[in-house]
Amino acid sequence: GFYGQYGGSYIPEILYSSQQQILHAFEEAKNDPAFLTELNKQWQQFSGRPTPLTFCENLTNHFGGAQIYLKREDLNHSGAHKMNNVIGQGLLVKRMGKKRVIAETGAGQHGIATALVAARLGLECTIYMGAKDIERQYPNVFWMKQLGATVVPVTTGAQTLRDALDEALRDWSSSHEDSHYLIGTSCGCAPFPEMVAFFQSVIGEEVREQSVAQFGQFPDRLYACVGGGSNACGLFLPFLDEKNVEMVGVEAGGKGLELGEHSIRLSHNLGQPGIAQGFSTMFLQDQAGQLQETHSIAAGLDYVGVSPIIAHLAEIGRIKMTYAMDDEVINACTLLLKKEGIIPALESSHALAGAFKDAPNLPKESRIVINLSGRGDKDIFNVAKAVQDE
Ligand SMILES: Cc1ncc(COP(=O)(O)O)c(/C=N/[C@H](C(=O)O)[C@@H](O)C(C)C)c1O
Repeated sequence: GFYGQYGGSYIPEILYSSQQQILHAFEEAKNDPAFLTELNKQWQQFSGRPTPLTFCENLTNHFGGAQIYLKREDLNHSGAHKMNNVIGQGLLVKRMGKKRVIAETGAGQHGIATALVAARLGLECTIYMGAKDIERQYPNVFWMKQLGATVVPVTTGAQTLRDALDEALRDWSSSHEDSHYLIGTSCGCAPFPEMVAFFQSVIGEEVREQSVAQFGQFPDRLYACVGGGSNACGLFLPFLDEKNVEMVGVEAGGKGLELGEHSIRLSHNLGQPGIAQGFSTMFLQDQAGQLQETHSIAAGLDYVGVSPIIAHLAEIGRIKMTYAMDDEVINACTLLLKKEGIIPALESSHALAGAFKDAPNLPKESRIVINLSGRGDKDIFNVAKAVQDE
């Protein structure tokens, strides 16, 4: 489970047997036609796949450059790409005969997706969420509780995603016999990064077919925001061998480049290699190697680590990493609203901001696909505050 120097399994001895169980269950399932049939059936009938590839004519004319397409992961059930991974891992939990799932969440999208699937599959569900995130993403929290999930507020540290992830891991250490830790992004010890990327890859597989069907060839460039890295893995990995398809990952530039003001792990050499939370990757850390606080207007990007798969692909230059500042994100969000009648999540608005910077300078005959990882309903209060502040 290594991607260049990143990845691996740095976990306490007590979790080793559960990790091996997941590893073997995943290896068997991904080669079992019956599992894949059930997975595709749930993706279609429960989540509503395939999601559309939407051409944005007004935005294309507005920028006067590349033709702009959106991959509509906002149209999944629960309103984000998180559902792709949760359905996959949920079916794996049934296959392993476990009865309970644990999850961490920041933006609440992974949390609500987990609660929805737990209800549908008859699994007990505990969600760990930073108290600060519970406040700023309360719409999702309300439904998690209505769905029967136990939402545990995390009040340690900065009370955001990293602290929730630590608490979820603590729970799993003592409940791993009957509980599965349903991680929400392509981070953590092996096989989580590969497994989450595998389930999310349905995004890029669909774009391969849709781009040829809609404009006769693969896109010239792909954009995705990068929090933990799962929606980026999902869009990018099916195109990895297509050398003419460029890939741009957009991180959260927050309020500025001082430590604590942003969540930029890979651009600008702001992150350093480190080992934490079960894996090795690029983390934001101080000189002593302590993990640092992060900031983003988008809770889903407010995370100190990043997928080892993305860290490796960025290091070898296959993915170009950039970042978008909070104010650029709000502008991109409101431009999509006004020009195309689509409400993007603040996380996805980072990918929009990154693409909108490039679009005017790209040839008119080029085509870009932006991963619209989620819808903006959860962000009502944050957007309202931001536009008032302008
Ligand atoms: C709509 C939306 N878009 C992008 C992301 C970033 O997660 P990745 O795709 O794994 O980089 C997120 C991340 N959301 C997670 C959550 O809902 O809990 C996040 O906070 C953590 C699981 C990392 C998201 O909700």
